[in-house]
Amino acid sequence: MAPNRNGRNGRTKRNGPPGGRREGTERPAAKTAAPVALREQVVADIIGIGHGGEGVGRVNGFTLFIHGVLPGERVSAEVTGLKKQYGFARLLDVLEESPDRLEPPCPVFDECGGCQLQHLGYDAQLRMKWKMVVDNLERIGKLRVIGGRNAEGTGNSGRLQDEMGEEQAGGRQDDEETERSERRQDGLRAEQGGEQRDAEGAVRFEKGQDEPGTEQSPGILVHPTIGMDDPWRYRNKVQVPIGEREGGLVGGFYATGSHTIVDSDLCLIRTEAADDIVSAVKRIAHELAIPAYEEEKRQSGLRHVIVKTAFRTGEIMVVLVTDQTKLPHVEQLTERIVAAVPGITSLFHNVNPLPGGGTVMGPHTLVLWGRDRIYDAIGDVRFAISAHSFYQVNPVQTEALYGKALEYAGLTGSETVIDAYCGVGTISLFLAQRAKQVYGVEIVPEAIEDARRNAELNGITNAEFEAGKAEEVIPAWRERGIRPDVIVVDPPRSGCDAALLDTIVAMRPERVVYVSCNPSTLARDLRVLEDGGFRTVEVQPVDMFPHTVHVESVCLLVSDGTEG
Ligand SMILES: C[S@@+](CC[C@H](N)C(=O)[O-])C[C@H]1O[C@@H](n2cnc3c(N)ncnc32)[C@H](O)[C@@H]1O
Repeated sequence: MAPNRNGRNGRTKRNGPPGGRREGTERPAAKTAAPVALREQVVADIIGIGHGGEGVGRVNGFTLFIHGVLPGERVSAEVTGLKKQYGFARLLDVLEESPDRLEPPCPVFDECGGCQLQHLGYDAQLRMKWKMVVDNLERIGKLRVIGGRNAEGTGNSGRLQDEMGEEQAGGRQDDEETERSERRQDGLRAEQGGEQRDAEGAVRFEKGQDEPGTEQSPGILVHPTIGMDDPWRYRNKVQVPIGEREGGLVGGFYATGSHTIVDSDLCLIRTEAADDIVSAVKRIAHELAIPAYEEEKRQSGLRHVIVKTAFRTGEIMVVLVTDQTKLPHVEQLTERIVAAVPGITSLFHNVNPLPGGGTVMGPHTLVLWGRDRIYDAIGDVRFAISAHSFYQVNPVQTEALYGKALEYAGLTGSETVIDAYCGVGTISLFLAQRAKQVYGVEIVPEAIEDARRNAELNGITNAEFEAGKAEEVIPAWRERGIRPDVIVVDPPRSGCDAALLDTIVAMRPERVVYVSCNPSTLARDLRVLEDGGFRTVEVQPVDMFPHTVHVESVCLLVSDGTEG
């Protein structure tokens, strides 16, 4: 019997990958000098984890990417694809199991693309994320991490990277390119040596290294990843695609790398209320003969169910997304959903006529029942959340992240702060309580409207917001004579625009606080700022998305005191 993604024959069910995992995908053979052949069964030692959660295996020095395996394991696998310097294999059996391996609690973990790491113990996940951050700082940022490993052992990785990829780690990329580049770099991170923390998780200082901040060698302190006490049911927002199978409606995350819905009424990273709501909507829509949207069949209907829950106030918003303005049986549908969802505050209908799965929501939204927004709070700041508002998905960890950003900003009440990439003003408003003046810039005009409304809601008058590109608006502010003491950046995965980094260097604030959801672009940008006269002092990884491979970091840089 073929093992499942948990690596254990038959212990959890495998429904076969509809749209499937990469391990099962046949890949065309490339001209190769590989010491393995296509379809060969090999024994691989797993030395790391890639950004998609797949294991990085070694067979006679050759790298194979294998899903469902963990560092430290020895596995047998079948080679399914070969490139010049690396390949892909499908797990057959785990021969030597990692002590961190767990039975994933989710019944559809094996097929679902929502989580990648449920088979890895939570403490080990946090250590792995810490290591991802350290590896990137050292390898891409060429930064000296105290307690992290030095750059030896990366030579091999560098060679692999060159042969794997067109993009270099240091290159500037858009989000999609960043994803591709990360895929190619996976082997690199994983090849780097062992853990650098002691049993308590504290950063260990290696012989010959100095403690942080000493005159001889100020290195970067990378703190242990801040994890959750209870890393389940943490998402306050889910967008569940709806489909049709054998006459019934199905809903769940997509399978990895596909648009095949993995139907499930239980998802351990969303709230129990969201579980109940998605099940209720599927049932009620089916009873009313409302079909799911099926693009290939040109069938109109329900596309997505979105559930947003305000953890602090308990308010709940439900959005039904369809492709057409007319929602069949709208009155009965509304009545039944409102009756079935205890605590519901708002029910919306959103129309997204665009084909393809690129965007979930369309521009037009109608209130079917209740208020047009729900309210939540982060720290002392209240936020109004509309159907379209962006809002952080893990509110518990957001408090930890913003708390650290506030600490790194070192505000006393007299500072001018710029918040680049400010979204709906969450960080800006958090900081405004302790600063003289905050300026926020964000590319999405609707988010800026939300930011202004949120400032008003909280009676905050020392925060000003402008819609536009950070790399264009901030230089204009400079022209206007705005001199920030602190600049906070929280860019998308592709990192900061080069022109913005140049402006930061020229403006030379005392401190830069960099919030990042992508350690490789963080490391690239830190190198630019270091070369421009800033010193990276410390980095705090925060686990915003337990059981996935994502890691957020907040980082403090200080000016070295020279002119920009
Ligand atoms: C990671 S989010 C951060 C949002 C916000 N700081 C928060 O914590 O909620 C990145 C934000 O940058 C915005 N963005 C992307 N490119 C931008 C640019 N060139 N200039 C300004 N904002 C941009 C996105 O719309 C998004 O809101």
